[in-house]
Amino acid sequence: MGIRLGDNQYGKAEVRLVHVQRDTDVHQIKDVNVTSQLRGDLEEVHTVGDNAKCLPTDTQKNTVYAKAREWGGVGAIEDFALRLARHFVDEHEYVHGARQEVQEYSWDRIATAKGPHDHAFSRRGAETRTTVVNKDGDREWVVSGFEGLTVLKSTGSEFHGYPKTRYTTLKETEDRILATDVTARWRYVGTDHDFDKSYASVRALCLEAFAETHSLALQQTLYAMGTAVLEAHPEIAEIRFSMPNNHHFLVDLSPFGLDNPNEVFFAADRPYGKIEATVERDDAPEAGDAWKTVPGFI
Ligand SMILES: O=c1[nH]c(=O)c2[nH]c(=O)[nH]c2[nH]1
Repeated sequence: MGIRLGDNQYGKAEVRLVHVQRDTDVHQIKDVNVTSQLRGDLEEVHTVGDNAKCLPTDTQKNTVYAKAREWGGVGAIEDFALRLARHFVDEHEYVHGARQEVQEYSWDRIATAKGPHDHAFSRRGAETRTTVVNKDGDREWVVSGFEGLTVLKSTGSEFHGYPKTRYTTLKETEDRILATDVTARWRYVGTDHDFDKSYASVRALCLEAFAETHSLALQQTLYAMGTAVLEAHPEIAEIRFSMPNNHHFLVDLSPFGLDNPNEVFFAADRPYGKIEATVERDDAPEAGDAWKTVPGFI
């Protein structure tokens, strides 16, 4: 019985790349997910483990990041995919074919009172508005909120001054990407409100505070968002947030002879920081059963 290798391809899946174009104060961001796969002289790597014609998947990943820098950005994802495919096939004689899949996540500039923000963005898509109403006898509570409001600042965020232990490796930074998916839930005082109006305003205030706060910690940004909401909304007693710190790591391009002036980032999906807090009025009426059964964070 003869056995042979059939069709095959290999590469690095889901290379998460965020490119920040920052040649002016008005930044442009491009957020993509690249899956690179190659075909070629791959008989021996499968049959005898000879890697002489196996361009490592790690190299394919590095190429994606390096090319984003060398080419001054990503551009149209079709052009990026075509250029990557041509690079892999044209520059390596043992690579005969390439499949480059690119998904792009779309971001809008956050609208502030002063107009579209220079470097703060919100992601189009997956947000949901929520409410949990509890009634016990005559008492009623309304807790409303939203989930999945994904926002990103390409500058205006620092993190330093934290304690260092022998396990600390994190570098202090005065310019990093700050990105999170905001889950917020707020407790209304009473039940007779224009809920649509409150929701729209709370959402806008959270976006504005995220954009306008020069952040020294995500915790500070969270608190600024809550403060803005409580100052403008006497009908809200407290607001609770759960916000992941969606880390974006600067890619070290120096092995390829390239600098990286805060332009090319690896967007990690896990682990992530998880920042949670309640911002409340000190004279708020007691919560009673408002939070009972509300799926939970602090
Ligand atoms: O805004 C931040 N808050 C933290 O508590 C923290 N911890 C960390 O490693 N990075 C950050 N960033």
